[in-house]
Amino acid sequence: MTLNYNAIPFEMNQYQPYMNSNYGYDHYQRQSNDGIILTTPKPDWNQLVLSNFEKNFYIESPIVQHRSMEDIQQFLSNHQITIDGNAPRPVCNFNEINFPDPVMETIIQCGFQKPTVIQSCSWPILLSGHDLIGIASTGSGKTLAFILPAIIHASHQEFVKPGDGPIVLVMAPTRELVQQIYTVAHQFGRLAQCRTTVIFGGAAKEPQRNSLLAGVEVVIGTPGRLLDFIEEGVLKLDRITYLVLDEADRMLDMGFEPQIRQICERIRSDRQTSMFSATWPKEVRQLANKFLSTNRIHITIGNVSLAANPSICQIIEVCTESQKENRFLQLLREVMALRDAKTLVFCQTKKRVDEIYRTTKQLGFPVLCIHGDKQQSQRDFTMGEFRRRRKIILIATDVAARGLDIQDIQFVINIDFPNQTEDYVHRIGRTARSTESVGTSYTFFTSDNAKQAPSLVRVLQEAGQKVNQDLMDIAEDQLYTSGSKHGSKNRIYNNNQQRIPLQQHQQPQQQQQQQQQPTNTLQSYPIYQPVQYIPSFTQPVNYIPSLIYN
Ligand SMILES: Nc1ncnc2c1ncn2[C@@H]1O[C@H](COP(=O)(O)OP(=O)(O)OP(=O)(O)O)[C@@H](O)[C@H]1O
Repeated sequence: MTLNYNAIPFEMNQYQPYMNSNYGYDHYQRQSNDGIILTTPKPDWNQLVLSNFEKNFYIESPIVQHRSMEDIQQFLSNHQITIDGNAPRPVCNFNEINFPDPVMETIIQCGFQKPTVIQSCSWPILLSGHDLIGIASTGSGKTLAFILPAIIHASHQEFVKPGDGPIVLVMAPTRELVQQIYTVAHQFGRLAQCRTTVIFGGAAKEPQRNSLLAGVEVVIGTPGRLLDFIEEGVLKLDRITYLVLDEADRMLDMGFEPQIRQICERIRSDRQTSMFSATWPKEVRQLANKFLSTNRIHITIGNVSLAANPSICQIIEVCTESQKENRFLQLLREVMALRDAKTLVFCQTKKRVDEIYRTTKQLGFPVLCIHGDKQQSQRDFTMGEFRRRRKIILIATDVAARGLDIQDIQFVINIDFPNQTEDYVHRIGRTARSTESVGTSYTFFTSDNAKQAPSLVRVLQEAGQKVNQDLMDIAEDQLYTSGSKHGSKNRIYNNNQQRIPLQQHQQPQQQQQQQQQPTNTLQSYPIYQPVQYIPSFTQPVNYIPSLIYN
């Protein structure tokens, strides 16, 4: 294939709103080449004769073919699956998808019993070559949802020779996340003769460059470093036919859209593209139009609006800024004394992370900290220490909010509420990672966060959590105020023009669920008495031990 490139100037300015997004003063590893404009020209696709490639490998199993429509409808409704587009039927078991033996063997080794819901729906869609947007809650197995079809896709293409570009490209927002995706891709790909490499900033370029030059089928990377290698001519995009944007909304909101756009423009347009996330804010929905084909399929598992993993007990404490530190330290003592539980603590700024780290360290807590100013080697070391439980408290900015899969995090504490409720959903999603596990999140909420109160209340309600009255009051005030300022569209009124409290908007089923649940407010807790309660933690309980609610 000969590429005839025509340069088209890239306009940065129209993307400024995303560059200025308010993501917590720690824009992850915003790379030095932030805003780089590739000199490698964009191909003129009309002038190119592209080689054919195969993207439909799906043969529907007879079991799936013979499944009744009633059963399928039941499956969709049981799991609150919304499918927009003409999708093949979901699969319910691994034997219905016909993965190659090495992949199946690895699945068995992992001890997985059946596909998660997002996997059930995504695999037939991706294996039959469709573009896909997959939205499912944190910890729902989205990585394997796109990686296994990626491996199948790559292994059906012509072998990658030294100097060739890869067949699969996965982009994700953080260095830690790409390393994690790489581990999964490598684990499943290596037995299927599918070579994988990971490309991210902050690490030495040479080994990454060498791995690209040697030829690999699958590349996983952060947009900035990928762009560097494209500019150097080391990463060639002409063979890429399977593209994944993981945590796509975050990448776009972090200001990576220019980088993603430049990369996407240089990949053949008949490629297969998918985007995955647990959240899909409306600000970025339209941007999907740029990257995916018009006949893409869109799947949402769970509520179509912002939805948290329902296996997490979410506790919100409304307090003042000055109360936070003491309340946090008290809480940390309780958590540590009770269960020696692995705990992830989020702060909004790097400075705050450093302060909280110093304080907690001085007090003798087993703490680590991570944020975007730390050297990558330090960040990797910290994550390793935390994963291996050398120290069980990690204080972090949002650098640790997305995608990280650490099985035994039991608690997430938000000292500061994030600027966007989507981030809250991702942060708390670091707990309750596997199908059967549960977790608890504690969040301090101040009047400065009032804007987020209505969306937070909805997240709590949709996850079947009871909302404490202080938060509800702030949310109602907020809706009332924004309604007065911006016309009536945000107001919640009944037919007689009386304000309706937020909770009356719930579905009856949710209201019923919530009546059975106690109020989630730390302020309503009894004085903590660890000795008396220790035995109850060994009991399998729903969410967190009932003592907390007594
Ligand atoms: N079919 C399965 N059965 C049981 N566990 C699974 C299955 N598939 C994946 N898992 C496990 O579930 C955990 C969460 O998966 P993963 O990290 O892909 O979640 P995610 O949906 O990407 O979450 P996030 O939105 O937070 O990134 C992982 O530890 C993974 O090994």
